[in-house]
Amino acid sequence: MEKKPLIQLVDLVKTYDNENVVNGINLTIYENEFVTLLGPSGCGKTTTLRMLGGFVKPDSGVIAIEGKDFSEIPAFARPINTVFQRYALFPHLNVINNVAFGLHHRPLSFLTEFYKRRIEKVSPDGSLLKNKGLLKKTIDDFIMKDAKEMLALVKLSGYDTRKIDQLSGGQQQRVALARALINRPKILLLDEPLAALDLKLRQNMQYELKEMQRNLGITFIFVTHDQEEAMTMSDRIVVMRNGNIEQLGTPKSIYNEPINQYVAHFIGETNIFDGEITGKQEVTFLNTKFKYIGYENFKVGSKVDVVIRPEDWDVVPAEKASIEGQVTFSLFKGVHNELVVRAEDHDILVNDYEFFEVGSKIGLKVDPYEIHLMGKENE
Ligand SMILES: Nc1ncnc2c1ncn2[C@@H]1O[C@H](COP(=O)(O)OP(=O)(O)OP(=O)(O)O)[C@@H](O)[C@H]1O
Repeated sequence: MEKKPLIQLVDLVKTYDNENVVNGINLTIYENEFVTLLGPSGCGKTTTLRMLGGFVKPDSGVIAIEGKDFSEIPAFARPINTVFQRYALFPHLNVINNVAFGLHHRPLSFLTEFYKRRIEKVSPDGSLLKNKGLLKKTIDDFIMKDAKEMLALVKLSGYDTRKIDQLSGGQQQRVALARALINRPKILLLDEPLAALDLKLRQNMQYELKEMQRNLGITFIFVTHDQEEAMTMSDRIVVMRNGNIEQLGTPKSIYNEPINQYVAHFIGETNIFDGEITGKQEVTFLNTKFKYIGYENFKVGSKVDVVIRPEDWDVVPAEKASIEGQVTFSLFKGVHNELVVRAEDHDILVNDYEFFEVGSKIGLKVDPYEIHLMGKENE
């Protein structure tokens, strides 16, 4: 199925105090995509999201949705809802009224259009439209029915009359989600919505959010500085740096083929060594020649950064090893063991299923496919 572009950001710029915090971003997001803006604090993720939501006005550039320019259109008139880190629920309202609040406060003309099809269904001859009192009551019933449905969707059925302060952080976050989803937005923006939750709950919510997004067919744009969160949920990740897009791709491509040290470090623990191309499909690092297989076209003599993920090292007997070293740190982590191996004056991070005592001498090997090279000029 061909992907349809939903959102286009074109040369988007935001300046604060003469500094471009968003520096001319170009980005296309497709229908039903889960896209994450990932980067350290201050890189411009939230500002980008706020411009998209209509809460911050760009200095220049275009925000188009389904091909229409929305740059000047106010937040409430965009087909977008936002879930913030601080959920901003109304403490004086119970759960169901929090969910229904947004729709309850829309004018009748808006709601008549919003529920057009359902009104036609209950009143095919249009008579309901002429009885304002009954129309209002019917729409109120629709809203409450939808609110209940949304609570079921976020697994809070039966919590209708609970007060907000009688809910856990995770439950409050679910109410915030339900409150956004009842508006049937095409696009849901989520600004670090899981940051306040503890690890276990956060991981559960990650799976649930992803599932919800898939089932509802809504485009989710998620902001986080947590790379693991980005990896778990996203169809594509936008790695940002100083107001620019540093790299854009699937979690797998960003993890396996980072374009430079910034991305490689940001996307999880890794080894980066200085290397030099010393032959056809041969790279030398750690004073050792390694075969590599890659599409990159580096000339012999080129200096490169060599990336090897800790899990891509194999611990092997000395006669099969490319390099030998001594374990200087060893941590049992349940599924695997984290080792630091000192070899050729470098510390090599290695993850292995087997446990080795500090002081053990071990051999290491790496599959030529697992060696990823980055040009130094990308820095
Ligand atoms: N209203 C504002 N006035 C002045 N500077 C601002 C304003 N909003 C954001 N900034 C600055 O713009 C830069 C980018 O901020 P932004 O919130 O987009 O970053 P971020 O990547 O989302 O970071 P975080 O994860 O900390 O929210 C920061 O240096 C911030 O201080």
